[in-house]
Amino acid sequence: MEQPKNMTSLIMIFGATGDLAVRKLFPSLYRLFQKGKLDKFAVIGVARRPLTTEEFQNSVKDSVLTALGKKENIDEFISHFYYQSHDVADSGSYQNLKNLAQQIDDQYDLEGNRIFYLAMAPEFFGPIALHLKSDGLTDVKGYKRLVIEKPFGHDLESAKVLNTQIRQAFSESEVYRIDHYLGKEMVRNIEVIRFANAIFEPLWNNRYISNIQITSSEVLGVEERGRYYETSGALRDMVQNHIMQMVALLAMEPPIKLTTDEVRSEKVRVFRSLRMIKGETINKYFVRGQYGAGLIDEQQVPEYRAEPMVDKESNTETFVAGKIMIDNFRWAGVPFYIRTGKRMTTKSTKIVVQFKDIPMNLYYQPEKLLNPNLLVIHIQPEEGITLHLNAKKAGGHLDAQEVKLSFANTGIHAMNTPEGYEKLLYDCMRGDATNFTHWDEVAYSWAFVDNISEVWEKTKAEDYPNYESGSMGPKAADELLEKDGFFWWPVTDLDVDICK
Ligand SMILES: NC(=O)C1=CN([C@@H]2O[C@H](COP(=O)(O)OP(=O)(O)OC[C@H]3O[C@@H](n4cnc5c(N)ncnc54)[C@H](OP(=O)(O)O)[C@@H]3O)[C@@H](O)[C@H]2O)C=CC1
Ligand SMILES: O=C1O[C@H](COP(=O)(O)O)[C@@H](O)[C@H](O)[C@H]1O
Repeated sequence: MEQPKNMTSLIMIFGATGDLAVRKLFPSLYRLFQKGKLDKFAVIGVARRPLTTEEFQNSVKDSVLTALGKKENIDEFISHFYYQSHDVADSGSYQNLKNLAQQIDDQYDLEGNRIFYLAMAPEFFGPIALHLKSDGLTDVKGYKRLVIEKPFGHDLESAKVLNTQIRQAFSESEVYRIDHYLGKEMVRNIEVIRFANAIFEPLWNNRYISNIQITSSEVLGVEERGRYYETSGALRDMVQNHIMQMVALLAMEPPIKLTTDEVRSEKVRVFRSLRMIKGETINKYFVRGQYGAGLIDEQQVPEYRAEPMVDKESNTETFVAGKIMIDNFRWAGVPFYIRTGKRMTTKSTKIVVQFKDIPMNLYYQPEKLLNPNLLVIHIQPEEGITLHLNAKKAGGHLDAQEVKLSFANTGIHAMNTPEGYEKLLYDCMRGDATNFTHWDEVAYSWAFVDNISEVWEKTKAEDYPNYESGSMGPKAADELLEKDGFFWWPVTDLDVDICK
C-alpha cells in the first residue's frame, strides 16, 4: 500500500451530471471536506450538456444539501468545482480539458496529482482511458489514478478487452475498480471479525462450520434501469461482483500482512479454488428467478416483464440462488449458499455462519437438536454482529434456550458511519487500493459466472415469472438447501438488537 503523504488532488469526474455523481460522489466529497480530510483539492466535472461553472456549482450545492437534509453554508466547498462540457470521442475536448486541468493545478498547487473518475456508461470506459493518454492528460509529475465504475465488462471476454484498453494508459496499480460493497462498514469488518478474534479463527474451517449463507435482498424492482438490466440480470449485476467479493473475504486465508498485494492475493487464491461448474451441472448448484406481480408495502407492483424497457418475454433473471464450493483444504465440503434478488420481502444483506452441531444434546429434550451456533454479520440496513448461543433458562432446571450476543453499529458509533463512497474516495486519494478489485479477481469471477450465464442464456426459463414480488424468491431456492439438509435462515428473524 502506498503510504498517504497528503490528500492533494485534482479530481476529474466524467459523468458529473449523472445520478451517481449527484447522489453519491458530491455528498461524499463534501463529508471528506467537512472532516478536514482533503488538503488541497479541486474538481472538474465533465459531461455532455452545456453548463457554466456557476450552474455546475449550484447543482453540486443542491446535491450536497439534499444529502445533508439541512441548510448549511457550503460556498467554500463548491468554489473548488469547475465544469467542462465534453465530447468523449473528440480529441479537441481533451485538449481543452488538459489546459483547464493545468490552470487549476497551478492555481491550487495540486502537485500534478490526478484522479480520473469514470462515472459514465461502461462503453465509454475504454475510449476515455485511451484518450486521457493520447491527449496527454496523464503526463503529470504527480500520481495518476483511474477510478472505474461497474460493470467491468459483460463477461470475461469483454472484460479482457476493456482491461487491455485501460492498461494502455494506466498500470494495474493505478486502476481503482470500484465495488461499492467493499466500502460498506461491515463488509470491511469481515476480515477484522475473523482475524482479530481468537474465538473465531480456530473454528473458521470445515471441521466446525457446516455452511455459510449470504443473502442480499432488495425490495426495489428494476426501476428505470430496464435497458441495462436486460443485458445484465442478477447474476452479472450482483453475484459476479458484490457477492463474490463477500465470499472471498469470508473464505480467504489470513494475509501475511495487511498490504494491498497480500490481501488481494489471498482473495485471488479463493477464486482459484472455486469449484467450476458447467453445463447440466449448473442446475444442481444454481437457481434463477424472475419476479411476478405482487404486494410490496401493501401496494400492487407489476411483474418484471411489465417494467419499462423490458422485453415482454424476457429471459432475464432478477433472482439468483446458488451453492458455491471452494475446493481447498479449509473449505472442502462446506457450501457457501448465496441468494440475491429484486422485489423481495425486505432490503437486507446478511451473512450467516452456521456452526456444526455438537455431538449430542445433554440439555432440555435430549432427543431434540439444540439450535446450532450462528454468527450473523449484519451488513445492511442495520450494521452489527450477533452470536447465537445456547444457555440455561433462568430459574429452570437444566433447560437450554437460545441467547443472542449482539453488537450493533447503529448505536453511538453509527452516527459517524461514513458512506461507502466516502471511504472509497478517501482510500483512492491516499493511494490504498486494498478495497478495490484487482484484475485477477475480476477475471476469475467472470470465468465462474460465465459458465452459468452461458447455460441460462441458451435455455429459456419456462416457469418465469416464478416468484411473487414481496416473497423471498422461488421455491427451488429453498429446495437447493433442503436437499443438503439445510434451510435459509430467515433474514428478518435474525435482526440485531439495536442499542440506541
Ligand atoms: N447510479 C448509481 O447508483 C450507480 C451507478 N453505477 C455506474 O456508474 C456509471 C454512471 O451511472 P449513472 O450516474 O447512473 O449514469 P447517468 O445516466 O445518470 O449519467 C451518465 C453521465 O454520463 C454523461 N454522458 C453520457 N454520454 C456522454 C458523452 N457522450 N460525453 C460526455 N458525457 C456523457 C451524462 O452527461 P449529460 O447528462 O450531460 O448527458 C451524465 O453525466 C455507470 O457505469 C453505472 O453502471 C454503479 C453503481 C451505482
Ligand atoms: O451494484 C448494484 O447494487 C445495488 C444494491 O446496492 P446496495 O448498496 O443498495 O445493496 C443494486 O440495486 C443494483 O442493481 C446494482 O447495480
